[in-house]
Amino acid sequence: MNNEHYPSINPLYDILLGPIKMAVLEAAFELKIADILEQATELADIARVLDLKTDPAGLGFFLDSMVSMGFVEKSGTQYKNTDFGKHFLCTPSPVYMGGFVKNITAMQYRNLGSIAHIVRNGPPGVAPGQELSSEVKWENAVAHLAGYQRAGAARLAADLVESLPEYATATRLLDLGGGPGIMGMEMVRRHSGLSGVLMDLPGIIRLAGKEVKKEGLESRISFIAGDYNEVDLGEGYDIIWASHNLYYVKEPVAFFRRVKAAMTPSGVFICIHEGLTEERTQPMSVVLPRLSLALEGQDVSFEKGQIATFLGEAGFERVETGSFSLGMGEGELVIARKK
Ligand SMILES: C[S@@+](CC[C@H](N)C(=O)[O-])C[C@H]1O[C@@H](n2cnc3c(N)ncnc32)[C@H](O)[C@@H]1O
Repeated sequence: MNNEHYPSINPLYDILLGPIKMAVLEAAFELKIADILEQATELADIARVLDLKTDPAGLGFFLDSMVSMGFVEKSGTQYKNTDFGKHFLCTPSPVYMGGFVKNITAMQYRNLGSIAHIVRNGPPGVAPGQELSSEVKWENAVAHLAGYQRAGAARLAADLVESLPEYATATRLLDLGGGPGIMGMEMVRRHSGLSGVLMDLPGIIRLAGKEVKKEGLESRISFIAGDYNEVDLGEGYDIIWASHNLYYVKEPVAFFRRVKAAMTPSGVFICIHEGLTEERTQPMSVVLPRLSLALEGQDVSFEKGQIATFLGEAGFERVETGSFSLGMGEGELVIARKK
């Protein structure tokens, strides 16, 4: 053995774990294991519900893997859902994540088997309806986005907005490009004097109406349907919220001038996007999930400071930035005031 000191091999072990975790999660969704564990907890009974064609040895190994990932608890031959499993893996749960994971993986994994080929030969092209700017793409994602927002992002977003000094006296809020609108609705629900406007593409607004009904907030939420590059954004907003959605703005400075004009003089614009650093190589939690899209020519990520610069150029006098995550990768928080 030579005396060379090598760097730690630990990153390799982490990398090797990724696909195994994903395969266990996908099998859990496919077998609806969490649903079964709500009716049966003994290994033999779980095997019976699954109508296995073999002995339950493989089922045991699989359940043990779910235990190792924190989805299931084990005691002897008994298995039961953890809190995580019960909420996110059971199909009747309002925050069931099966559809969301499928939707996200379809986007984030689709070119991973052909990275070398794409690097050599160029982008493969984007299938119709898969363009990030397409209405159909977002229509298909609304239900899954609702799950993601309900599962925690809406609470985090509302906590943040609630901490603004303007919140207590605000009467009108715009959830700009809000998708199903659960975030804006949570902000409105917490403040009896606040009414909300949900703005998004027409197809998304059609579907979001159902979410507003589900939340029982029809009387306090109104809608603007259209492309934010063209549609009248309305006026008199004390708070405008925008998260992970300003990628399709065509002329940013002109757009933020329109946003500014839609606000009251003491209004506040607050947004969260990724904010890449170090020559677009960090944070890894943003760069890697977006690789597949970037390889097919859909590299839409903002760099840190980019949105703040546009806001300054659009005439916002006070622009502050910080870090904030809504749960899916690190984010840059930007808060802009007219004066
Ligand atoms: C990634 S989702 C973000 C939704 C929500 N703000 C969130 O953080 O969960 C992007 C949203 O931007 C909307 N969007 C895309 N292009 C748009 C446009 N030109 N005008 C208005 N909304 C648009 C999509 O319909 C979708 O709801």
